[in-house]
Amino acid sequence: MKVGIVGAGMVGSSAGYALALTGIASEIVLVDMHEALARAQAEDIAHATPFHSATKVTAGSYADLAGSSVVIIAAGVNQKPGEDRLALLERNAQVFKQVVGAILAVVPNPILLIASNPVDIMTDIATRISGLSPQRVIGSGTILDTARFRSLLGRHLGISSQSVHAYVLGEHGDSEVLTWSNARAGSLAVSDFAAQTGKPITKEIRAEIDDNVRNAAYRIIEGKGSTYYGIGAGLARIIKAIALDQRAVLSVSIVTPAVEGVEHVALSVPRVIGAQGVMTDLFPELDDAEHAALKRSALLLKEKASAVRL
Ligand SMILES: NC(=O)C1=CN([C@@H]2O[C@H](COP(=O)(O)OP(=O)(O)OC[C@H]3O[C@@H](n4cnc5c(N)ncnc54)[C@H](O)[C@@H]3O)[C@@H](O)[C@H]2O)C=CC1
Ligand SMILES: CC(=O)C(=O)O
Repeated sequence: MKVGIVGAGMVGSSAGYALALTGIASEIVLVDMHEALARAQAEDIAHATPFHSATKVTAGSYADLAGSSVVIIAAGVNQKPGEDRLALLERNAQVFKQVVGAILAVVPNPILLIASNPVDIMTDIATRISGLSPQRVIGSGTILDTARFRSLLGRHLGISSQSVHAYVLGEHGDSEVLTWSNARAGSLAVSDFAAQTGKPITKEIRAEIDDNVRNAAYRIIEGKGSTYYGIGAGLARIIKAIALDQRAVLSVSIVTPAVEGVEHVALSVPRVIGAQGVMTDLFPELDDAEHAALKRSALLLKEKASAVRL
């Protein structure tokens, strides 16, 4: 499978690096308005492949995206310390007006994988501009927040994060919803697992995990300017599900017919992902507080997305 990446900054290059190490893509092409940056990133990533894979990694122009099955869009501005994701909307909407059309001119029916923030609204915008079916315009959404949640729960419980099944829903952003009520460790509810293993999830632990998930990006940006390894691995994971037609359940964002009564809104719920993109949307059982929080998140995103004129 050939994969294009538009935006060869920290997120785009990290996705390229993570993907190149898996060996799943036969070819990766990096495109950026700063051509020298794209060339340098491609060369650097290519030097990692002899250790792990046969993926060909190059830089090019939009024309070189021809034949890509998936194109990641990680172009645009990122957050400065203290800035929230929604503050990027106007600037990145302008970027998408150029980039989405330029991709489609060469690759008429790609799966677009959106990373630029605010990712849910950028997914809505990319869906509207491209005219592609929503199942083929996938925002990374809360795949990263879900990974953060699982990582912290696994650490608290003393088990592998891969044995934790817990999802963050809604916005990839401040209104996101950690769904504690259906979180499981192995086949047990996390509260039962915690009680049996003597690692209770007290109110304080729960608040600490919530804060660490919700505010992870702010802390990392404060410390090193931007976040990229986590999302790079998350984007590679989504591409693996597509390339291998895995029908994997991942929390990603697409324009969804209705969520908590809010129509045509892009946000994350768990979804089945295979070769053609999103196959099925899943709506987990939630408690009343989670339903209400998801509705608030959906309303916020709908309002912000509706205000963007294209
Ligand atoms: N979805 C998620 O979970 C995450 C999303 N992000 C978002 O990803 C985006 C990229 O972040 P970084 O890579 O850290 O930023 P960066 O500044 O390192 O890279 C952005 C790249 O986009 C390029 N670019 C800008 N306008 C362009 C255009 N019109 N055409 C082609 N290339 C263009 C720039 O030249 C730059 O190389 C940001 O919006 C950031 O907020 C970051 C981390 C996680
Ligand atoms: C920057 C960002 O969206 C994140 O790390 O969650």
